[in-house]
Amino acid sequence: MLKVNHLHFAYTKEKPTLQNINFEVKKGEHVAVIGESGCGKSTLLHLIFGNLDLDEGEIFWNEKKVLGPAYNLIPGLDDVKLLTQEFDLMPFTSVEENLKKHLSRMNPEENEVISQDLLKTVDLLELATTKVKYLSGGQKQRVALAQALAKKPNLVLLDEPFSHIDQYKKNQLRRELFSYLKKEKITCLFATHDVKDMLSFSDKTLVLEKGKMLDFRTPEELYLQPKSYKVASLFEEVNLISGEFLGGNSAQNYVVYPHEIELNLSNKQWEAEVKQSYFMADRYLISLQFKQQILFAYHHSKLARGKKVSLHFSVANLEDRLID
Ligand SMILES: Nc1ncnc2c1ncn2[C@@H]1O[C@H](COP(=O)(O)OP(=O)(O)OP(=O)(O)O)[C@@H](O)[C@H]1O
Repeated sequence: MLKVNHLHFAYTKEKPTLQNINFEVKKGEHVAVIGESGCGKSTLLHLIFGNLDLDEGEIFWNEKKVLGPAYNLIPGLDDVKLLTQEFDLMPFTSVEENLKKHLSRMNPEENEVISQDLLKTVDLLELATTKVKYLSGGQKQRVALAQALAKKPNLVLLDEPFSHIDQYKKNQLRRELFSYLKKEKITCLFATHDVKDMLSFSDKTLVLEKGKMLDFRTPEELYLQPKSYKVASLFEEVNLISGEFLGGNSAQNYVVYPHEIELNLSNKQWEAEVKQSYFMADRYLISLQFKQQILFAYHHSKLARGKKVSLHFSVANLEDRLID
């Protein structure tokens, strides 16, 4: 189990980088760390690895206290691997050799099995004998991912592991990688900007904002019962609507997702005016002027700018969407 207790850290005295971070991750769980650029995701992973010294608080990995460079000459724990955004690869040797460098020399037959399994996971079997210098950025990132897993760590810390990987490859790679980690019961924390990484592949998600913890729950809980507008807006364009229009408390505001606003072209209960239609492949995202605010709703077809529509709000559990 990973335990992070009351963690505080600052690079400079003027500005705290991370403040009062508390969370626990059980063996084999996958946790996404999400938040805007500069919110402290990479710093948190480096602190957990032991690359930096905490100002306050403690980190425990399986009851062992993680010590920073002030107390530990060689940072890092034996069974923990950190994959940073810079890949440490040998350009003049092959993909396979880069990987085998990280495996023990004692057991060549077992190494062969592990190496093939990992190359399959990151879809590099075809490039196994290619020198790394001939690979694209995304291919190099996949070699680095395989390397990080070579020694079967118990905890992997992945800093934006798909940042160089194109959308086509990313979907398959995510499925393969996270199912490999589950199969091997490897605990994983991964920093990401991409909500799709967190939706389907995290057991829990840690949301950071300007170095503070906004939330730490399952993606379903974050989506269905968001505690703040900020957390709800991680997922998509979201609306904050007064209870006056929803049958709720008129002094309160509620989160309403675009698919929960039906556009009716005849009934005129809550009238709004179409501002713009955005093509979204299987539907259109429609921006609307409603009273003094802009709302977002989905519709199956494009609507002309200036068209008057009426809104029907259909939120299943309004109380779950109440925002303080
Ligand atoms: N070595 C450093 N010295 C001083 N400040 C730093 C250092 N590294 C990062 N910072 C600052 O700390 C804050 C957090 O940076 P960090 O890289 O952890 O954020 P992040 O959420 O990972 O960002 P990104 O998503 O862009 O990678 C930022 O304001 C950054 O400028």
